[in-house]
Amino acid sequence: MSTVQVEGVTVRFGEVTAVDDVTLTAEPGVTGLIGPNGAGKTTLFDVVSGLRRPSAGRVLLDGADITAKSPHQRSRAGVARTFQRLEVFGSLTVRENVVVALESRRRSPRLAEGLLDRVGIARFAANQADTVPTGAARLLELARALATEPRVLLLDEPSSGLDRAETDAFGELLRELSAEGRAVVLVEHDMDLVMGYCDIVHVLNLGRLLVSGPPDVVRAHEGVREAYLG
Ligand SMILES: Nc1ncnc2c1ncn2[C@@H]1O[C@H](COP(=O)(O)OP(=O)(O)OP(=O)(O)O)[C@@H](O)[C@H]1O
Repeated sequence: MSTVQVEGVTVRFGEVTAVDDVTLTAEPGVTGLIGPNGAGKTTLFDVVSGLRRPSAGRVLLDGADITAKSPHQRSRAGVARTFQRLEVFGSLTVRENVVVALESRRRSPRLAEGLLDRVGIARFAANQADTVPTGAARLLELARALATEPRVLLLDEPSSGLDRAETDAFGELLRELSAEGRAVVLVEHDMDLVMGYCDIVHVLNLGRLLVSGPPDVVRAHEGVREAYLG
């Protein structure tokens, strides 16, 4: 069972405060991180995955301070991430992409089929990765992340490119993955996915945490509507 805590994190880019004194926790389960464009969601993911040092504050994994750890060390500790912009190896097949991730952890290439099956893209296994539909490429990123046996999964807009039925299947998969004790954190614009499948939702606006709570509490929050409607 894994927990990520962000404590008093601030990130400044010159005059811009992208993340402003944010404290939140992602426990085993599905956690949504939402907010209008520019709210600071991706920057916060960068801080948790180690791509960006915060100007202030700390990140804890199961109570241990990992703020000074590199992205590589965090990945070894069980923090996996997918990106808004796809990062698969386009010239390799879908299966080979997963094999590379497995081999980076000295795991058997034979595990690739099971992972592709789990995320629902086994039929694309032999296809070159840059020829598959965007939705399948996103699921491939998830399979690659799962190949590293993560305890924490940070997913940046994973549902874009998926149709409604695929998005629902994806939501069910997120539930399964979290039921195995993982903290799954989702930056997502698809409100049906967020409200339908997250246990807890954190709303950021202009770098600040506006509200945290179960989907029905967040949906009813006056400030959330204002932030979204401008
Ligand atoms: N490398 C950077 N240099 C300067 N400003 C940045 C940088 N990265 C992000 N910002 C600024 O920080 C703020 C937060 O950006 P961020 O990308 O984290 O928001 P977001 O919530 O992920 O938005 P979106 O939903 O559009 O992806 C924005 O004002 C953005 O312009």
